[in-house]
Amino acid sequence: MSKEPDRLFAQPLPQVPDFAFNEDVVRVFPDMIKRSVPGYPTIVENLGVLAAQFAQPNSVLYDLGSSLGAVTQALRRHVRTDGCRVIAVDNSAAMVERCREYLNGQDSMFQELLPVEVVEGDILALQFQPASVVALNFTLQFIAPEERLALLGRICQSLLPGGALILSEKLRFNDLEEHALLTDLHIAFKRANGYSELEIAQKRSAIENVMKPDSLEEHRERLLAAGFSKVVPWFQCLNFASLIALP
Ligand SMILES: C[S@@+](CC[C@H](N)C(=O)[O-])C[C@H]1O[C@@H](n2cnc3c(N)ncnc32)[C@H](O)[C@@H]1O
Ligand SMILES: O=C(O)C(=O)C[C@]1(C(=O)O)C=C[C@@H](O)C=C1
Repeated sequence: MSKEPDRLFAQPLPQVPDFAFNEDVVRVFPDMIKRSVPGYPTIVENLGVLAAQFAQPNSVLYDLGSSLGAVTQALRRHVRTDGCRVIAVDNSAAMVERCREYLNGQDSMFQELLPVEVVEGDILALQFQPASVVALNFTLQFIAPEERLALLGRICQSLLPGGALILSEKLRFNDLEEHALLTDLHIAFKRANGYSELEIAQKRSAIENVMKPDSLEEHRERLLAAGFSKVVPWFQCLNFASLIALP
């Protein structure tokens, strides 16, 4: 994995462009996401532990919006169920290329790993195969809000009995005081991880048009409307959370 530090927003930019998962972001992504998302390493590792409980023999495990494959690698560390394979999907060519390099490196060292197919494509256009685990780890927030319900409906339809969707997202809060407090604490988290006020402000304007977080209540209602029978939050750190949704 690249160890390059994230300094993408360290210098004043005349105009801050909309955030995109391009080559520049790919180079610093492991550092960026760890220093920006409270609880990210815990979520990723335990996503593997949870997935091992839901994985069904001879089924597909999806990593949707896989970026550099952190979730895929956690699935490989924890899932031991016979005949499972991972399909990792991302629509950023730069992410997919680097993800394939990392995974090919692993494949050449370890023979017992779950097979992985990395697909460059739009998850909104995916024909889902019967799956036991679907991970959307900080991906749904980048999908246009009007597309989210239909996508979750297709995921629910594809899930096998005993399977699960694991959905991690940044949250917004309907209570304005709660929203302001957790936003301030998230900024303090970024500051403590070495980001300057300028970096924090420029990153915020870069993501505000492309990343639209929902509240926990909106997630729960939409998941139920999409056909899921049960929604169980299993992790929250500040304004970032992860949920299990059962078909
Ligand atoms: C915040 S990153 C996900 C992080 C990753 N899951 C992890 O845990 O390290 C969001 C990813 O979703 C991808 N993405 C956004 N919209 C997508 C779409 N419609 N289809 C496929 N991938 C998409 C982006 O290219 C990006 O790599
Ligand atoms: O909320 C923020 O400030 C973030 O930087 C969040 C977030 C995310 O949740 O995906 C946004 C973009 C980067 O991929 C890493 C982190």
